[in-house]
Amino acid sequence: MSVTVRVPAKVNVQLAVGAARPDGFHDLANVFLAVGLYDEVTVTEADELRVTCEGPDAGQVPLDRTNLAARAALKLAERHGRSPAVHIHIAKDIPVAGGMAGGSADGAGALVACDALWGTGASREELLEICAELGSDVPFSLVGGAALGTGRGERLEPLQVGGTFHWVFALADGGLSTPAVYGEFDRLTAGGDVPEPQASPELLAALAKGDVDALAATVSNDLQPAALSLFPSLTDTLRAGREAGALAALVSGSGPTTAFLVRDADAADTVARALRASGTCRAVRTAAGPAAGATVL
Ligand SMILES: C[C@](O)(CO)[C@H](O)COP(=O)(O)OP(=O)(O)OC[C@H]1O[C@@H](n2ccc(N)nc2=O)[C@H](O)[C@@H]1O
Ligand SMILES: Nc1ncnc2c1ncn2[C@@H]1O[C@H](COP(=O)(O)OP(=O)(O)OP(=O)(O)O)[C@@H](O)[C@H]1O
Repeated sequence: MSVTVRVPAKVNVQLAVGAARPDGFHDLANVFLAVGLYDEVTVTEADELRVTCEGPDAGQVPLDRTNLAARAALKLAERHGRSPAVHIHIAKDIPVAGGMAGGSADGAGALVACDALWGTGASREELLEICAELGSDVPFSLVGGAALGTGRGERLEPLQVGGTFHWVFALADGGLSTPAVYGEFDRLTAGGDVPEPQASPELLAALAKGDVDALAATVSNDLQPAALSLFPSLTDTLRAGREAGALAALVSGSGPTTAFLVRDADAADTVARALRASGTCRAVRTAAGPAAGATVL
């Protein structure tokens, strides 16, 4: 028997970052939007725990027990006193190390899939608790839609979204390490006053109304200066997207994927074509959000 779970990527429409905490993490006001780019995680009974992966970025995905999907299976098995012997196959479409929570998606997907395969019957609360242990972005991969993440991003409050938002994503050549980008944020803000992170009321209203112009005027990412400092050529990609007519252009999460908010699906095609022609990125994808969270197929 097998179970397959589909899990979306995310874009951060607002990422407000506070000062580093004593534990090294940063308090956030993290407005997540799930978008329709998906990984599919399939789990099948097996003699031992193993992970395989297919897709254009598969070569960059660890297949040992450091894989977030394997860690999810191990945590669930341990809590329920059972063997973690399962074959986890990841069909990966979310860019790796791109700031779109691809590894987090696989962690949430494997958790939901193993819960279904093993008949564990874990409550939503327990699944969310395991997700938070796996990583700050993992709970959101489970719930999808749109949500405000506080704490280190793991405490979620669902948000209403009054329409569909269309996006273009430009994938960069190479990745950025999330800890390195937060470290660069610390370096760039050292000695200054880092305010408490707050969600923007105007941005939340724009999401609730489905107002793309208002959302474009309010999107923000406090990690963007750090990502650009470590990956300066992203400035050229952002400029190419803006010149092609994107309503807003920003680094997605910790980068180096860049995200472009556009008016509709036709505009997405136009901006995607211009970005491909610009020679400033490795590949270009379009997707709309909000998208559903981890879903058993
Ligand atoms: C950049 C974002 O993707 C925005 O959604 C997230 O904040 C990162 O979430 P993630 O990849 O799930 O991160 P985690 O696996 O929890 O943490 C990886 C590393 O990122 C840094 N980190 C992460 C989250 C946070 N609120 N503050 C941090 O400083 C820490 O150095 C941590 O060791
Ligand atoms: N299932 C997985 N898929 C991809 N990477 C994984 C996975 N499990 C662990 N990793 C490791 O995590 C690193 C970050 O990959 P990931 O694709 O999650 O980055 P990201 O999308 O930038 O994350 P985030 O947006 O949550 O900060 C990879 O370089 C890889 O070593």
